[in-house]
Amino acid sequence: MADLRLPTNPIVRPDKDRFLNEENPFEAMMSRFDRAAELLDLEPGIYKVLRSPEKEITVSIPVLMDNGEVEVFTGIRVLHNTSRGPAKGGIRFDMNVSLDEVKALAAWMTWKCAVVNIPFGGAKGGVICDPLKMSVGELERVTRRYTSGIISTLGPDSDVPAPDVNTNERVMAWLMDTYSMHVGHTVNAVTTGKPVEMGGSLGRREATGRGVMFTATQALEHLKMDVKGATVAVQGFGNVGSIGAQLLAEQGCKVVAISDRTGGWHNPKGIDVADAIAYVRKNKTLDGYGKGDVITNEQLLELPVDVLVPAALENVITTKNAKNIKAKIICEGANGPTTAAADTILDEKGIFVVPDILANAGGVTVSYFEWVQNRGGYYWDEETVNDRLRKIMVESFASVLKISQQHKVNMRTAAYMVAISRVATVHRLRGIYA
Ligand SMILES: NC(=O)C1=CN([C@@H]2O[C@H](COP(=O)(O)OP(=O)(O)OC[C@H]3O[C@@H](n4cnc5c(N)ncnc54)[C@H](O)[C@@H]3O)[C@@H](O)[C@H]2O)C=CC1
Ligand SMILES: O=C(O)CCC(=O)C(=O)O
Repeated sequence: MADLRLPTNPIVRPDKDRFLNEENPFEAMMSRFDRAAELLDLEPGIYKVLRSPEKEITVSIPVLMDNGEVEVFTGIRVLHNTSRGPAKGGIRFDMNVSLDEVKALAAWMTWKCAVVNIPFGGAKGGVICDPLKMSVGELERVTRRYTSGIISTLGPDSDVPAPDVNTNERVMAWLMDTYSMHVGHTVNAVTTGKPVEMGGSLGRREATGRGVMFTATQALEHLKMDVKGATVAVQGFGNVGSIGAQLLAEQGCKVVAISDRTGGWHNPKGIDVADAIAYVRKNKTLDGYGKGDVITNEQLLELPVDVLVPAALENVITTKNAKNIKAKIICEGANGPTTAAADTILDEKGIFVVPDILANAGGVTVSYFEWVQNRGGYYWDEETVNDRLRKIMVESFASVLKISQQHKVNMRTAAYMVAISRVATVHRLRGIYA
């Protein structure tokens, strides 16, 4: 393929600088974008447009805490690209939230929505806070004030949030209520991942884990490995990790290790995932679970398993540990669990990676179904949701695999190529680049 025509006034840093900060998620996203853009011979104009987020909002969130003192939190919302439709992407509450992280996560949403070909652009939001140390009342006040702070971007036609790390259906209900109060009437399509009672879709809670299950089983079948009895290790036991583990176990896989922020458990005979979920429901974390040997999160990543599912946070597979990874397949439930520099090491080891923008796209796909149901005012049964999700995930896996084989690139580069070419096509058609 021809070389990328570099922009005359490049924002891009040359490749030699690319990994100066391996753990900067925005750089990780950009280096994958650059590689795919080069292979696609992307025009300089569109290349420049797609490198820059459309909008970055930072707000101060003053909140009266239960102890009578005022705390001021920082909230961020970034819209990366809206050429294909309203911006879509979750909101996380976490102490590690930063502008660079949210920018990367927003761009990943653009690519993710394009990989599964749903009519959304990409966004992400976050509030720098520790929700585990906050009361329900404090969380509600943070959510409502954050929503008010970013109200100008929100709307069913402009920017539609969803849950992410440490946020859930209840947070989405507060967000939807705050937005509705601002506009003077109920607008349930302003967010997805809501409680089912107020317009949430059946199957949304399970959708990301279900997508992980579909793509992991597609990968096993592609590599001619048996799904039944395939060994699985899952890092992160929240929405994505616990449900992904449960659904893989239901397919006959043997989940041999699980973990959360408190550490992990390893049992070569297999972990009863439903039992572990019940334990976490009661005790909040896996701390003290006890059914297996204690392992660290780092040890879990290096277990000799068929499928490794990182489903917690970014940057857990890096140049420091990639050479020790023994899994045959990595199915990325989390966003950005592998650094860009580690990709090369995994490739050299012949590990088949189902990249985040494909593997965890089940969540946003059912968010799209939820938005469609809210706007149509007609609700689908769970079987319909799950069937439509399966069709999209299986077809998306196949189209990424096809590009990977045609261009002799790994699945991650192929997924970026599929996504970038879809977004670029819309830019060309709309004439933004003209
Ligand atoms: N919830 C969703 O629908 C989607 C989530 N994702 C991504 O999946 C990942 C997990 O998200 P959720 O399951 O929604 O979050 P969650 O808040 O429900 O669960 C996060 C889990 O990760 C664990 N964790 C936190 N820090 C950890 C650490 N340092 N080491 C090991 N485990 C740690 C927590 O204890 C918890 O078990 C994130 O990267 C998120 O962006 C991606 C697509 C959709
Ligand atoms: O469901 C959504 O709209 C987005 C979920 C999300 O934040 C993600 O896929 O990373």
